Amino acid sequence: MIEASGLARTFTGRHGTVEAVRGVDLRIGPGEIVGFLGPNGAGKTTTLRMLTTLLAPTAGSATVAGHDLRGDPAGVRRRIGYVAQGGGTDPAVPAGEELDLQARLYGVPDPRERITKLCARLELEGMLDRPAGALSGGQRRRLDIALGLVHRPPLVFLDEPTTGLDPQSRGNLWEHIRRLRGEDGTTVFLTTHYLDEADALCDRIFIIDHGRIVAEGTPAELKRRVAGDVVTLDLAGGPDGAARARSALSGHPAVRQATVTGGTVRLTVEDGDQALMGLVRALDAAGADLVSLRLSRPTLDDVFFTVTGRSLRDAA
Ligand SMILES: Nc1ncnc2c1ncn2[C@@H]1O[C@H](COP(=O)(O)OP(=O)(O)OP(=O)(O)O)[C@@H](O)[C@H]1O
Repeated sequence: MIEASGLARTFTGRHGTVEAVRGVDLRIGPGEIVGFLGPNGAGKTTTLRMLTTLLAPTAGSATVAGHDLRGDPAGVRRRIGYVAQGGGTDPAVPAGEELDLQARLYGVPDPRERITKLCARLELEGMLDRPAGALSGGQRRRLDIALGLVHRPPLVFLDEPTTGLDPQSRGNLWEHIRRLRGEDGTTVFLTTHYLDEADALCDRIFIIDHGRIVAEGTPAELKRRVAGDVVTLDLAGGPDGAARARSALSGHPAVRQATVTGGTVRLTVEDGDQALMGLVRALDAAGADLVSLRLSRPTLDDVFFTVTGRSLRDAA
């Protein structure tokens, strides 16, 4: 559904040159929900705008929904839906009118039937007479998505679909996105800087940082392949105690990475369950004063930390 090779975009302005996207390769199959995850300024929106023909790449090539991005941008546009950050609805215009206009713009053959079905699917029945500005945040996002889907595109791009929504509306929107894929087989490409969103919703994730893809896989694969398990140790004696513990453990065969923050050591280890006793013995032998110890399965934040050396929350 998407095949991109070396896609890149450089911006040149008065303040110099910004390499926003530095060569992105993507292969995305039909019916996948794919998340493009990264901190602010990583290049997510720029990639999305290239894939949706809104911005010309400075290098690379791509086929999107069966059409060549550079050779046939109109063909790409007919076959995709695009829901921009914050949407594009006029707050004064009734939701039904927006949908009707969009359907006519795309020459949808059965506009009324299509709109009725979409509204049922996205729980927008009874909202069509209301101006978009009078809808709740969640309803408005669902209207934006309905607008992006009116012409039955097999591929839809959602730019940060849940930014600004409360936790309940976010969860509700995830349900709707899953259902769209389930019922219509729509391929969904979304950007997010929420790790939990990517984890809960996406079949596959690309992590982008400084314009490059730094990791790719299913959430489970990424957590397994990149991060191992996480062991967190709190030590008496503050940073000095933690530094001593780290040097006692850094040569241990199971330890892949060890970082100190204050009096805490964060270890990435292979097979945490198995390694734990050995780690405690090594700490004992070094005379480290252990206060507490936690073993956890990695989160996507741990993955991001492992591949970039910093936390996604700090980076954002
Ligand atoms: N039109 C532009 N002119 C100059 N620089 C730009 C332009 N658009 C984006 N950039 C720069 O390119 C980089 C990538 O921006 P982009 O908007 O793609 O990031 P992002 O990952 O979508 O971030 P966010 O999560 O904040 O939306 C940033 O450094 C940004 O400042």
